[in-house]
Amino acid sequence: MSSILTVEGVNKNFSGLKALDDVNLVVEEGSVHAIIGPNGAGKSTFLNCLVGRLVPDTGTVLYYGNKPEGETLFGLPPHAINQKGISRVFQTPEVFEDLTLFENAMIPVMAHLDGSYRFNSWGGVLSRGEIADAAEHILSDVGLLEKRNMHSGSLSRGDKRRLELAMCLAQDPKLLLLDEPTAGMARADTNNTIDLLKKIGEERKITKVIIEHDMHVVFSLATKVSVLARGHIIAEGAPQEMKGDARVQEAYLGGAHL
Ligand SMILES: Nc1ncnc2c1ncn2[C@@H]1O[C@H](COP(=O)(O)OP(=O)(O)OP(=O)(O)O)[C@@H](O)[C@H]1O
Repeated sequence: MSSILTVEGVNKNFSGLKALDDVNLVVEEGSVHAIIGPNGAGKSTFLNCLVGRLVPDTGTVLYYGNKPEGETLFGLPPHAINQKGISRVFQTPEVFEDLTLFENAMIPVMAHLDGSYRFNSWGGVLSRGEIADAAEHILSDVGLLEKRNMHSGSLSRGDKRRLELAMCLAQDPKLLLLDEPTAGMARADTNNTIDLLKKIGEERKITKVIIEHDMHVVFSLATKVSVLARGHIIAEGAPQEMKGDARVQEAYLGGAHL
């Protein structure tokens, strides 16, 4: 398998605190790569470095989604990274609460047409009808079509996350970064989200990086697991290997069994 993302020697300090300490990671194309670790391990800092929200002190990230020789992501603003085919689903869903689900879904469809987030890009490759069809299609994919005319502010947290996922999928990403996709969900919603992510994985070839605390989600979805502790990757491998790894149990749960 080839790499879609190669991270080398990434460091990030906050006033002397080493949030990321020489992080090296290879994300293989087509994989579901989980990054786990205890609170404060540096998972969000790492994700923020990948999407341009934070600038690392040192290190490189090469993205191979568009060019066989790879291209660096560091120094690019978040929207430029997004336009390269990298989408992120946030821990707290980021949707336009005053707009309907349908309007929310149309925004990324239009943005995908001309690479911008302007509302007035009707004159792109698709007609208005085709944009509406694409928005409905993506809502249907995540099981939200029936709620298309509701305001997204009135949705449950689980449905907001589905909507945000739909908005990411509408951009046809090559790499999807999921920041705790089931945080705060009841078990039934968590299982629905697992099923949805599996379904999406079967239908579309999207590489996924998942940051997740819930081991049920990790072991249901991941093909590879990297364990971050105190800003450093301390172990990585297949989920079953990581489950029994003493270093992981010690770092992640203070010795408890995963
Ligand atoms: N903007 C910041 N300024 C100062 N310190 C920060 C900042 N962001 C994160 N940190 C610190 O960096 C370390 C790593 O934090 P980070 O949020 O990346 O961990 P995490 O693994 O995502 O934790 P959690 O699982 O609790 O979300 C922590 O000690 C945190 O307090």
